[in-house]
Order: sequence, then C-alpha cells, then structure tokens
Amino acid sequence: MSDAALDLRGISKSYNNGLPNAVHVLREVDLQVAPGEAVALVAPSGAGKSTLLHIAGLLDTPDAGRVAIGGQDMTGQSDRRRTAMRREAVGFVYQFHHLLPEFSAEENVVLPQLANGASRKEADARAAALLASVGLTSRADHRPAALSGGEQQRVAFCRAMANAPKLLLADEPTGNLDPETSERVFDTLMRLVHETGLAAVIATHNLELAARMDRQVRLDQGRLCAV
Ligand SMILES: Nc1ncnc2c1ncn2[C@@H]1O[C@H](COP(=O)(O)OP(=O)(O)OP(=O)(O)O)[C@@H](O)[C@H]1O
Repeated sequence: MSDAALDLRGISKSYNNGLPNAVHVLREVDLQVAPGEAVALVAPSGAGKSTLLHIAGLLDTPDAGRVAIGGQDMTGQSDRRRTAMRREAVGFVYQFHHLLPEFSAEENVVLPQLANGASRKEADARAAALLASVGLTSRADHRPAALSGGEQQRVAFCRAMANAPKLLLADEPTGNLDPETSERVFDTLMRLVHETGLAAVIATHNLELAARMDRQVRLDQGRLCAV
C-alpha cells in the first residue's frame, strides 16, 4: 500500500438489520489522501458519509477492503494497535461533538494531550493556542453546557487537533456555525492542512466550502466518484 496519509482500497459495508434485503452503504470504495491535502466528501443525508469516516478512523471495520494510515495497513490488526494508531495519528470531529461535560473547554483540549504523554505545561500552551486560533480565548474556562452549539463545535475541532494528528476526519465541522465563524474555522483548518501537512477528509453539505478544498468526492449509491 502507498505512503498516503489515508489509503482506502475496495471498502464495502452493508447492514442487513435482520431483514432479507441488505443496505449496501459502501461498495468497493477507493480513496487516497496525501499529506497536506484536504478532500471534501459530499453526499446526501444517509448516503454513508459517517460510515466511511468511521471506517477510515478505525472506529468501525469494513466487510471487505483494506485501510492504511500513514502507510501502515491496519486491516486485521488488534484492537490495541488500532486504538494506539487512532490516538496518535487521527483527529475526529464528530457531528455531535461529545465533549466531556464536567470539564472546561480548555480541559477538553488538554486531556487528550496528557493521555498521549504531553506535560501539563505543553498541553496548556497548545490548548490555549488552538482555542485562540478559533476565537475562543474568552470561553476557555466555560464548561460545554455554558457554550453555544457553534462554540462547542469549535472546541471539538481544537480537541481533534490537540495531539497534532496526521489525519483529520470531520463530519460537518462547520454545520452549526454562522457564516463568519464558519469561515474562521475553515481558514484555520486549511492553514493547518497546507502549512503542517495535515491530511483531511471533511464531510460537508456546504458546497461552497467543498469547492474551496483541494478535491471533492461524492458518494452515490455506495460508490465514491470524483466531482
Ligand atoms: N449501525 C447501523 N445499523 C444499521 N444500519 C445503519 C447503521 N449505521 C448506519 N446505517 C444505515 O446506513 C446508511 C448510511 O448511514 P450514515 O450514517 O453513514 O449516513 P450519512 O451519510 O452520514 O448521513 P447523515 O448525513 O444524515 O449523517 C443509512 O441508511 C443508515 O440508516
């Protein structure tokens, strides 16, 4: 397999839900993403974007096909190795951000770094810089419940970037944001992609933002095609 940041080959996934007719969500999907490349994943609701992102981020396994991250084939690897790879190399921004409710915005960005071996000082400095980059310095001490949906979304983005992942997978990362804030998060993201060699796959319904990424792919009837 290649040295692509993400290399998906022949990925298929279906759900049968105990019914005779299985739903073929993904059919032989191939996708390679290079370091420093942002790929927009566009598709209607229910087309399989989350399923594809979960498989790419090692949160789910395909029925067939291979997944490699940073040139390492993760197919058939133990849960321990998959978890270690996910923690070291992959950042995830979920559609529903899953922040830890009992911790502040800043702590939500600090904790994954401590879990990954950073010192408290390094983790605090990186969290402060990330929160500043998305305009949240004044909200750093707030718990998620005291933040708006869009602010929570931005904290989730900072948390995904906390351990400087090689691969960022994002499910509608600007979905809850007003146009100006969406622009700011998008600019931060593209700067990280082009300046640090981050590879990103970003599922979005926003066709205008999709058109500004390096490449667009579309899921249609389970097949992935270039736009
Ligand atoms: N665990 C599951 N069991 C059964 N069916 C599932 C499961 N997860 C997803 N599906 C089905 O697979 C299809 C794709 O779901 P998925 O969540 O990947 O779509 P999506 O493109 O991310 O949608 P949205 O944009 O609405 O979030 C849907 O028809 C969904 O009902």
